[in-house]
Amino acid sequence: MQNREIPLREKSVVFIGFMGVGKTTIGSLVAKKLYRDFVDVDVEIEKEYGMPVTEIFKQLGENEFRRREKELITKLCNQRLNIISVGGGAFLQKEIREICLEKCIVFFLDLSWESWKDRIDLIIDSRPVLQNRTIEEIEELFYQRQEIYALHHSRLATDELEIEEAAAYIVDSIKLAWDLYDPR
Ligand SMILES: Nc1ncnc2c1ncn2[C@@H]1O[C@H](COP(=O)(O)OP(=O)(O)O)[C@@H](O)[C@H]1O
Ligand SMILES: O=C(O)C1=C[C@@H](OP(=O)(O)O)[C@@H](O)[C@H](O)C1
Ligand SMILES: [Mg+2]
Repeated sequence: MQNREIPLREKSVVFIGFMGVGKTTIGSLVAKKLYRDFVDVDVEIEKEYGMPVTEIFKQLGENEFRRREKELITKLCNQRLNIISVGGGAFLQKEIREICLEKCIVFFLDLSWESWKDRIDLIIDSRPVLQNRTIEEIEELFYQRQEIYALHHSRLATDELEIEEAAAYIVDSIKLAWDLYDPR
């Protein structure tokens, strides 16, 4: 039977983690450093519908967003060489978790709740899931979600890291994995 497994060096890299941890920012920098295409799933969905995620949630509903998110991630995971940032809720869907873990290198960006709280003003207006929730409710969601992010191949604690430092660390770690497990 033909071996259909994607060679490690060609696998796409997927960034996961809670809203605001830096998946989009750090992911796009990693893509630049590796000379690969960067795909942010939220941005793709926004382009398709011609409106921001907050409006998609309002006008079409979260279910429609989740349906399209799953379709798009499935398509991207079946390609090679992409650097992909998925939304923080994507891993709630079992099919998405499974295909990402099977076909890609999944990187969890791990920020503590203490550090996350300092970033809330930067993201609150553009994240519909955070709106109309108290800080206690957001904290509960943050910890609930950590369970699903525990499914990953590699993790980086980013509390003490600038964006550039985090991206450099991830690139080094990916290159090390290539050399160790897929030597040329
Ligand atoms: N390591 C970091 N240090 C400081 N600020 C960061 C860091 N990573 C991301 N940010 C900032 O946090 C905000 C959310 O980042 P973003 O990449 O949109 O997160 P996500 O895609 O995970 O929701 C942005 O304003 C970004 O500049
Ligand atoms: O966690 C979530 O449920 C969501 C996270 C967002 O992406 P970021 O994680 O990039 O903020 C975006 O997909 C949407 O607002 C829903
Ligand atoms: Mg993002």
